[in-house]
Amino acid sequence: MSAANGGAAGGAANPDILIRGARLAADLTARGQDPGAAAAVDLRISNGRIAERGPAGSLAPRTASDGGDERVVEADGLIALTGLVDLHTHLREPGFEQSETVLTGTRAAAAGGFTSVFAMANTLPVADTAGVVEQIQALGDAAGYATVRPIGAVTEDLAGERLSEIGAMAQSRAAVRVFSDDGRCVHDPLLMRRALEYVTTFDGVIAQHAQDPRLTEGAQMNEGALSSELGLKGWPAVAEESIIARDALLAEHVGARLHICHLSTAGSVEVVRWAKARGVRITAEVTPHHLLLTEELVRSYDPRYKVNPPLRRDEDVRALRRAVADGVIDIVATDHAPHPAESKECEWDAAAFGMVGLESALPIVALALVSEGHASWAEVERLLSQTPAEIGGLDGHPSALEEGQIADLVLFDPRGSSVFDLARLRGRSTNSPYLGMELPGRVRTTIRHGYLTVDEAVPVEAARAAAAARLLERER
Ligand SMILES: NC(=O)N[C@@H](CC(=O)O)C(=O)O
Ligand SMILES: [Zn+2]
Ligand SMILES: [Zn+2]
Repeated sequence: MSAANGGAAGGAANPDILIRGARLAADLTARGQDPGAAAAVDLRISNGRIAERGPAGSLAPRTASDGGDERVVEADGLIALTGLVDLHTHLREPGFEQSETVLTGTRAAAAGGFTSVFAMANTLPVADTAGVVEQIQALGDAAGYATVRPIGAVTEDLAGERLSEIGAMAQSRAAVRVFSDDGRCVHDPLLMRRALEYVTTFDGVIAQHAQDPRLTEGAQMNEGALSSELGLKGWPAVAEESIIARDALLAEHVGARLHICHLSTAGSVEVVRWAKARGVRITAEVTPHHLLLTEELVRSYDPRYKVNPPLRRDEDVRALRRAVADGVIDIVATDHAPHPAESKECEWDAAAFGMVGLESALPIVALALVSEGHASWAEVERLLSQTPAEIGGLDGHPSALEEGQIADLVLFDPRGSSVFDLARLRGRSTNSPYLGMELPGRVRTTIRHGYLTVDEAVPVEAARAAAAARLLERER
């Protein structure tokens, strides 16, 4: 009996997993390439790590008579990516548990193929102290569906007046590395400068929600011909672009790392391109919805399409896709923003801003980027897993699906399409803009730290995820 299976016989360890015949995203480096072009591989997972990797058919399943307790996952036709990492998730707990909890939000994350999420700070109380960020992290550990890394608020209570206890959050057990007032812009340039200076001392990063508040007072949708036609107050592109330009210059001045949340305009792409050419330490994210949907949807006055920043013009969508393709945009992040029915099933003006996005992220990326030839699967792995992990300082994230690495991975089936329906949503809120749409592909299996969180496209029961996580913790 091997050491890896020693506990299995007694039923005390997580079973080993044998994945047979998957294609590695990392091997699919050409855009427009058929996934079948890569050689298929077998992966054996044991004790939270990838124990063996070999050509398809080379790893034999272990039977009970070998002392094995091994789960076989047939992955022919599936693409294996390192577990997805969302740098921008709203988990809503503490304070807004009617919208989402850490447990339901991470279950939605697992359903989408995510193994780690960074939880935004706009909770109640706000995640602006060591106590709150440690609480959020502990809730994530207890749920077991994903690694939860709290994001700390930049300013106390997101009020934009005084810096929060950034140092204490960085030194806490939650080891916060990303700070953001997301939902609000850090508008005061002096506070922004101080925050940027502060995080350089521990290689942290400020994630800015770039929205000039004065230019967007009362705004309801993108500013342009359509907002005039619909009689809704417009949200000009310059409100986003001017803040990005200012903060790029501030980051350059103090030598700090700056990350821009949810870029949404063609002009923002040009500002980031210019900043990168100057050598500014700037990274940028785009959401799946800004890569696919346009302001035309607002004609329906359906609040599912109300989001911050607003859906923009077709030209913007095309510029954002090109910016992903040419590397100006570094990552895709969901900005999963759950809201209860009463905040969404109402008139446009009264509705909350935000869309859920964890469960749909990979199908939308397949549609907007892969099938349009803007990204290879290897690039998708960088956009949704490797680069967000680097930006957020995520320890232990596998750099590749290789022997010895932590087994955080997702198996995605790129074949076929299906109607995205309510059953696909695994969080507490249903404010998805994709309900009823035919979307390509499907997440089949998600494995976190060597145990299944999603099996046959269905998240495992919460109690099972929690028990698997606890077992692994004990083994270590
Ligand atoms: N994106 C949204 O429309 N809403 C987010 C806030 C934010 O990301 O700015 C929320 O917290 O609901
Ligand atoms: Zn935001
Ligand atoms: Zn957000």
